[in-house]
Order: sequence, then C-alpha cells, then structure tokens
Amino acid sequence: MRRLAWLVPVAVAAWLLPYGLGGYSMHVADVAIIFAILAVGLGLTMGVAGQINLAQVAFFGVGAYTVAILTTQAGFGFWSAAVLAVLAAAVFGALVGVPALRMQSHYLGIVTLGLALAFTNWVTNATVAGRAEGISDLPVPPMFGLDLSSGYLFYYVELVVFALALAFALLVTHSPLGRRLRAMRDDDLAAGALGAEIPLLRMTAFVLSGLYGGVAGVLYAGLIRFVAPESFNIANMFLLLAMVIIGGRSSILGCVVGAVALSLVREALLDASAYAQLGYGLVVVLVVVFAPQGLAGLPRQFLRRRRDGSRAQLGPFQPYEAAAPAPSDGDVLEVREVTKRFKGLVALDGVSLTVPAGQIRGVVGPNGSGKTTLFNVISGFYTPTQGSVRLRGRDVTGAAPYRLSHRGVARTFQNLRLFEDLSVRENLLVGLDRTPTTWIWRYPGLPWKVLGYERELRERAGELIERFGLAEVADAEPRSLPYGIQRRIELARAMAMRPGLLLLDEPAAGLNGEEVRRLGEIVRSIRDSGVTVVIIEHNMGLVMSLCEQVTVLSGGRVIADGPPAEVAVHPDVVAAYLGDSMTAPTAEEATR
Ligand SMILES: Nc1ncnc2c1ncn2[C@@H]1O[C@H](COP(=O)(O)OP(=O)(O)OP(=O)(O)O)[C@@H](O)[C@H]1O
Repeated sequence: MRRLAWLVPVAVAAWLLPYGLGGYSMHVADVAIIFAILAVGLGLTMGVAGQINLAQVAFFGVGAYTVAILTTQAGFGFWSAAVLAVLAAAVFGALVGVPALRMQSHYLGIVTLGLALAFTNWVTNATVAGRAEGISDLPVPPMFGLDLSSGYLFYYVELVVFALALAFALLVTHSPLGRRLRAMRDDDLAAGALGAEIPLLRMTAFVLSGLYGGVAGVLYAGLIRFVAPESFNIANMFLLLAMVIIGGRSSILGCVVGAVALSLVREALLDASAYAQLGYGLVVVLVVVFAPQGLAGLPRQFLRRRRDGSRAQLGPFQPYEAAAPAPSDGDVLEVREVTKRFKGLVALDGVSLTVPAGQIRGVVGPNGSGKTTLFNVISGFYTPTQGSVRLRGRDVTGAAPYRLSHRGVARTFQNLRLFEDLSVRENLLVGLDRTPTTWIWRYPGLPWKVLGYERELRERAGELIERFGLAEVADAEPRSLPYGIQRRIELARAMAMRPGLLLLDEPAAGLNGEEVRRLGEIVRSIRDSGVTVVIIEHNMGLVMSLCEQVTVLSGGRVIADGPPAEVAVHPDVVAAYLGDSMTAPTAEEATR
C-alpha cells in the first residue's frame, strides 16, 4: 500500500485534468482511458497469466455491440444493457479460453486471432449488427440528470470505472491468485504440483480479460454512441498489443502507461497513419529486444544487473519439532503393479511398493531405470497404463497433480523447477497457498479477506524462510543464486505445502559433501516431524545412511527391496550397477 502512495497525486491530477483541456483533447483522454482498461485486461491474460490472447479487441466489440443491439433493437435501458454486455463479454472470454485448455504459445495465438476475426466478420455481415455501416444513435447513458453526452462529464464516469478496474487488477496481481497465475506462466508443471488448478486458472485469465473488454466496450458505446466493425479490427488489436508490450506486460501499471502513451502518439500521428503502424512495429521490436519487460520492467532490469546473488550464504536449518510416533498410521503410499508404456517403450513394468508412515524410503537404480517415471505416476503427471496408486488407502490413480497436492503429496524435481520470475519468498508463498481456485469469488466479494489471507501467508513465509536459513536470499530471484541454495529453496517450497508424503527426486545432485551432510539432517528432521519421505538418489552414501528401506529399479522392474545393507549386496543389484557406468554401492557404504 505504501508503495502505491504516489498514485494519490496522479489521481488528483487526473481529476483536475478536464479543467485544462479543450473539447477535442478531452475526447482523446476519454478514448485513452478506454484503451487503458482494455490494456489492463490484456495484461492480466498475456502478462500475468502468460496466455497469448489476440481476441481482446473482440471482447471489446462484444461489449459495445451488445449495448448497441439491446438498446436500439430490444428496448433495453443503457445500464441494464451494460450489465448484460459485460456478462456477454465474460462468456465470450470463457469460450475463447477453451482452446487454452489444450494448446499454448503460438497455437493459442493463432486460434484466438481466428476467433477475433470471426467476430469482425460476423458483425460486418449480420443484419442485427448493422453490417458494415454499424449501429448509430445509441442512447446517452442516463445518470441522475447529468448530461453524459458531454465528454467532460463522461470523463468522470470513466475515471471512476477505471479506478475500480485498476484497483481490482492490482488486488488480483498482488494476492495469491495473481501469484499462482504468474507461477503458471513460469512453469505450469511445477505450479500444478504445488496445487494450482491449471485449466481453471487459464479460464479465469480469459474470463477476466473478457470482463475488462466488456467494461471498455460499454464505455465506448456510451461515449461514441456509434459502433462499426472497423473499431474492433485487427489493426486495433495490434495497437493494443503494442501498448501492453511497450508499457510492460507483466506490470498492470505498465500497461496503463503504455496505453496512455500510445493513445497520445496515435493522435499525434493521425495525419501519417500509414507510417504510424510501421512506427509501432519498430518500437515494439526495439522494446522486445532491449527491454523485454517493457518500460515498467526497466528499473528491475538495471537492479538485477547490480544485484549478484552468487555469493549469498545459507543460514543454518532450524529443525522441526519432532512429532510423537503413531504406530497405527499404516501405509501412506501403495503402488500396485504399475506399468507405464510410452508407445513401444516400457518405462515401468509391474512395479509395486508400499511405504509405511514415517519411513524414509530410497529408490535407486541405474540411469533410465524408471525412477522419475515412478514419481511422475505417484504425483499425477502420468496416468499409469496399468496398475494403481493408493494414498492412505484411497485410490488416486490418474488424479491430477493439483488434486494430489491437496491430498498432501509434495515433490521436488530432478532439474530444479523454481519459478524464475518470482522471488524466493514468492516461490514459498505459492507453496503455502492451499486455497482452491474456486475461491476467486472472494476477490470481488470479500477483498479484505483476500488481503487478510495474504498477510497470514506472508507471516508463515517469514517463518519458513527462517527455518530453512533463507533470510539472506528471500527477495532474490532464484536464477541468481548458487545451485545448493536453489535446491534448499525447492525443498522449503515443497515443505510449505505441509505435506504428508514428500517425494525428493535426486535432491543431492550438484551438492558438495558438506551440503549433502546437511541435506541428510534436514530430511531426517522432516521425517521426524511426521512426514513420510521417498527419495530418488544416486549418492549411495546418502541413501545408505538415510533410508530405512531401499527399492532398486532396473529396466522398469523392482529387482530388490529391503534394508540398505541387504540390498547393496544383492546379486541382481550388483549386476545391474555393473552393467551401468555407475559404481555399485560397496558393502562398506552399505553398513556406514
Ligand atoms: N515422457 C516420456 N516419453 C517417452 N519416454 C519417456 C518419457 N519419460 C521417460 N521416458 C523414458 O522412460 C525411461 C525411464 O526414464 P526415467 O526418467 O524414469 O529414468 P530414471 O531412472 O529416472 O533415470 P535418471 O536416473 O537418468 O533420471 C527412459 O528410457 C526414458 O527415456
């Protein structure tokens, strides 16, 4: 809130603006606000959620045309038509979002562009939409006797709507929902494993864009009182895109700055509009190359160059309080006869294993033996071809990662999957947030509860940072940090979920001897706090000293299962390891 204090003088200046402007300049300001609302909506889908959306101008059109059709042809009053128009644009947003459930990146761009073109074609040809001539003579929006046909008075209506739209977008981006959207943009697999409901989140992003498009469309219909296809064409979509890219797509305020700046430039270049498009294109290319985060990202870009986290140090880990052992806890994980085929390749072949509560179970095997595939099946990334997975006796075979995460399964990844554009603290906050995505209704309904929940999460993140010795790096970006610290962050992020079952995929990879020793202590403390741990590891010293039981995979089959000392000298295990470039665990290592 304190960081937003500078908004106060800006708001005062915006309020006083009409006193210094002539009629035409006032009209330019009115249009700029409409573009700013559109840009904020586009920033939410493209920048925050990372979903390519070239249909924003169609959402805008749906809003404006719905008002035009309902008021001129169905006898609706302006404001009742406005409510329906915003709803219609949100529904259209949801429809455009459906392809995002199946495809991403440029494919999604092409599909959304196609849907936007389909809308323009429809309004150009449909009689109800007035064909190419459009619809004119829309009513002036009534408001307590004020004459809103005046651009001056309409400006204040727009300003209030814009302030609300901006406040809502800032609430979304600076709260658990926005963080999840950004986590999804950075790495949707890792976000899913942390409990983010990816399909619903993608839909949410498009519906939000639809809402903003609808609101902008209503204001446009009220201001211009005439709609025609050319206002919602592809040229305007690219102008909007340029606003968001130049301003800074992941910053909501950047989108506003981009929208206002380009609206003014567009006005200045009205006489040279043929060259203007070329100019926008050139500026966009320059921004993408030299300032990928747009104008709003420039300060951060310079700060990042100066901030070097490579010498950062980890603090000591503060052990968890030991939980009293509960012998009746039974089995936490039961994998039964799981087979996983990838076309011709059998990665897992009838694998079974049972992990009792409170155990640290090792899973070892030569490269390509199926260890990570087993984790991917347990954590919901892969559905097994055959067999089942049970968590505390409940069948969870094929359940989505976010569902398993909510059932207490946490995991780390062999190739670290930290959210690179989020700070270390934010990475932990994503793990700490356990709310279902359906909580979204709280954002418009009970925003103060959202802020209260965010404060609570931040307090808990502070505790976690202290426990895992991450205070020195809490506000750094993960990519700037040494590998050992990144591994610790990933472990802390998994523990943020307060899991019952923790799956660690090669947590010692890339760590030095001292770091491996500390890792062993941390994992033991985690287990003592009541968490069951399954660990894939190539570091045999760690496996032998840490695990109570070890399962050995080779060629997708379990070839041995038992206490480490027994397994290490099992003839099949020795043979499997000798067949691999790795050295077999020695009996000495086994008993260490
Ligand atoms: N998505 C996939 N598509 C096709 N093949 C796959 C896929 N995932 C894994 N495999 C194959 O399944 C086999 C087992 O791979 P997996 O990554 O589970 O082995 P691993 O024991 O974890 O190996 P490493 O120790 O090298 O990590 C390999 O032959 C691998 O190429």
